[in-house]
Parts: sequence; structure tokens; C-alpha cells
Amino acid sequence: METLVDAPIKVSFSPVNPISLSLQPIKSGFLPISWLQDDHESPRWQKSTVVFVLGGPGSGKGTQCANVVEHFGYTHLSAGDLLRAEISSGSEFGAMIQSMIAEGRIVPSEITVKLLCEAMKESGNDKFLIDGFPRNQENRIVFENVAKIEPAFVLFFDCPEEELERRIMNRNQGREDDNIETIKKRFKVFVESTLPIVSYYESKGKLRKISAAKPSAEVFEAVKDLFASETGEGEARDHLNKKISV
Ligand SMILES: Nc1ncnc2c1ncn2[C@@H]1O[C@H](COP(=O)(O)OP(=O)(O)OP(=O)(O)O)[C@@H](O)[C@H]1O
Ligand SMILES: Nc1ccn([C@H]2C[C@H](O)[C@@H](COP(=O)(O)O)O2)c(=O)n1
Repeated sequence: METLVDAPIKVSFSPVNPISLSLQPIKSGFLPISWLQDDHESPRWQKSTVVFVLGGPGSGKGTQCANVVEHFGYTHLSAGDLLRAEISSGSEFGAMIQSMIAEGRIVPSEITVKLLCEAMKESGNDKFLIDGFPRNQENRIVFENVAKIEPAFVLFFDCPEEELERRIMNRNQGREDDNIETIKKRFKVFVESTLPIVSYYESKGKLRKISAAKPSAEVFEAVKDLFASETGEGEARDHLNKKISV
């Protein structure tokens, strides 16, 4: 495979992310495409079921993904967690990733997609919740072209900004970006770069919107119903439980 994209694609970038990526021709301008294209093409890999999980910062993506993992056996991959682990690992990109996260900016997609693809491969599972991704158009296109996987659906947690701010300010997990100045920048990036992705998937009929401005247990009821109806797995599990109890 020689090209990152099959046809010329113009990617527009948010002014908040000054790193430009030209997807055509072949080179990204940041890293050689060969860096991304190791050997991500095993049959199992290409057959994986992927659900993207989007929502404003603090909307409860991580919280709800943990519930889905427990009930439906998905592997949860948080793009933000993978980037933070990359910083901790002392990688050559660590300092750059750290300063971008501290500024609330979106890290170049080659890095995030590479981390996601490696994690998917290593997990051994074939169904994934990819949390906090794609954050922008560049994320989406690079993932589509490298992983060659379309999401089964996109879960979107809808929540007003005041509630998001309250939750993040109370999170208390020592995150460097959980301060009011960076939170404002993250909201801006969310509105300018991520909401257009949400609209994109809506136009493709792939968006599943859930109100996240409710207590966590209530949000999960809606999430559970959604996964049961999308995958039939809730019914399958109930069916199995009935059989076992007979
Ligand atoms: N429905 C809810 N009601 C109130 N608080 C919640 C709810 N869901 C999650 N929280 C709390 O809000 C904070 C943010 O939740 P979480 O980390 O799951 O959000 P997130 O969308 O993954 O955030 P980020 O995008 O910043 O990583 C946490 O402290 C969590 O315990
Ligand atoms: N696709 C992504 C996901 C995350 N980041 C960076 C920028 C975010 O502000 C930060 C924290 O993410 P979160 O844990 O809140 O999902 O990580 C990114 O650049 N690209």
C-alpha cells in the first residue's frame, strides 16, 4: 500500500491546531507514512467492531466505557489515556504531546492512530470502544486510511458546558489539563473541531446521541439499551442466563 488516501482529499484544520497535515500526496509532512503502515493488516484486525465514543470533556465517556466493558466485553481504548501513557513512557514524542495536551490542543493524528492501532492489535479482542476519538477531521481520515475500519456506530454524550466544567473541576485525578484555563481551550477545540465530526456521522446515520446530563446510573441505562439493540448482545446474554437458570 503506497498511498494514505485513495483520492485527493482536502482536509481543513482548526486554527487552534497549527500543525498542518497534507494527506495528498503520500506524505503527512509530520512523519513518513511507513511509520504508520507497519503491519496493521491482519484479517482479525480488519474485522474488528469499533464504536467511537465522543462527547465534551468531562461528559462521562470514560465512566460509561468502563460500564460497557463490564457488561458487553468490549476493550476500552481512550485516546487521551494512550497519549498520557506515551508521555510517561519517555517516548521521543512525549514532550511535544505533553505541551499540546497542556494547551488543550489535538496531537497530530499519526501519533494517536499509531497508538490506537498498536493497542487494538495487542489486545487480542475484536471489539473496541475508542473513546475521545476522532477529535477532528484529520483523526478520522488518518484512522480510516490506516486501520481501514468504519465505526459500527458513534456514541455521543450530550451535556451542557456548565455541567462539564463542574465535573472536570471536581474530577481531582491530578490531570494537568483539568484547570479552568485549559478547560476553556478544550471546549473551544471541541466546538470547532469535534462537533463537525459529530455532524458528519449524523449525516451518515451513524450517530447515537445520549443525554449525559443525568446521574451516571441513568446514563448507563440508556447506554445499555443502545448496545443491546445495536448488537443484540444484551438479549443474547439474557437468553443465556435464562438457559443457565433452568
Ligand atoms: N453522569 C454523571 N454525573 C455526574 N458526574 C459524572 C457523571 N459521569 C461522570 N461523572 C464524573 O465526571 C468526571 C468526568 O467523567 P469522565 O472522566 O468519565 O469524563 P470524560 O468524558 O472521559 O472526560 P475527558 O474527556 O476529560 O477525559 C469524573 O469525575 C466522573 O466521576
Ligand atoms: N484523539 C485525541 C484525543 C485526545 N487528545 C489529547 C488532547 C486532549 O485535550 C487530551 C485529553 O484527552 P481526553 O482524555 O480528555 O479524551 O488528549 C488528542 O490530541 N487527540
